[in-house]
Amino acid sequence: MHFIPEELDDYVVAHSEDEPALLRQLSRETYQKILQPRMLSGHYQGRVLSMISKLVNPKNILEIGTYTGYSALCLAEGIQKDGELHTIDINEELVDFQRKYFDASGYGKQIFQHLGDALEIIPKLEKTFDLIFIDADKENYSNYFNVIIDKLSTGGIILSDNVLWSGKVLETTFKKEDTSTPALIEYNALLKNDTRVETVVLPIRDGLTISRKV
Ligand SMILES: C[S@@+](CC[C@H](N)C(=O)[O-])C[C@H]1O[C@@H](n2cnc3c(N)ncnc32)[C@H](O)[C@@H]1O
Repeated sequence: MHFIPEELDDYVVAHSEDEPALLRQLSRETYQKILQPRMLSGHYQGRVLSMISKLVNPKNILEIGTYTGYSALCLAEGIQKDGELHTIDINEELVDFQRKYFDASGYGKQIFQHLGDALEIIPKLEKTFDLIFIDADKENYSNYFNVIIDKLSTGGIILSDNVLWSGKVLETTFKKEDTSTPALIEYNALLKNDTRVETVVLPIRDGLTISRKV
């Protein structure tokens, strides 16, 4: 879904940073070989993630939902030299694909892959994070917030993807099988009302929220 006219959207992309060659290759291989390639962050959102990470200059980064590793590599661009990026995904078929690109990127030694359910893995990570990207199953966004908030440093940032869900967050009735839309509506309200964070929703791609821990 385009939140601004497609022509203007193209202009925005054309006047933003180019996509690095390795990420272009990763994206191409994802579209050729992996199911649901539209899940990948992509050129423009990737440059936004990279820019935010460079502004934050985090020591430790946590990502929930690695997929093929595109957003992890964008976030890694801002990490401190001795920092670590921990990224979690439940799909074991993606692990080798991710590692190939992590190692090719120069950030390989700083990136730690975790395989399994994020809600089980996060409590075992004994770290404080300065930047957290939530981009996994929408039904658990509120649960992810509740398990990560005490692991986020003061002044640290949570980025949450797909918070506008193609505009469906405006709906008031849902199909029985649609569990994502009500979960995202609940999550957006949680971020707005929780006094531990200040939050701004950006209408980028499918909606990207920035929340800063006060
Ligand atoms: C939208 S994709 C992530 C895209 C990636 N962040 C990017 O921008 O390239 C969501 C990922 O979350 C993973 N996922 C879904 N449920 C999960 C869970 N409970 N724990 C960990 N990962 C999960 C899926 O396997 C999928 O790879």
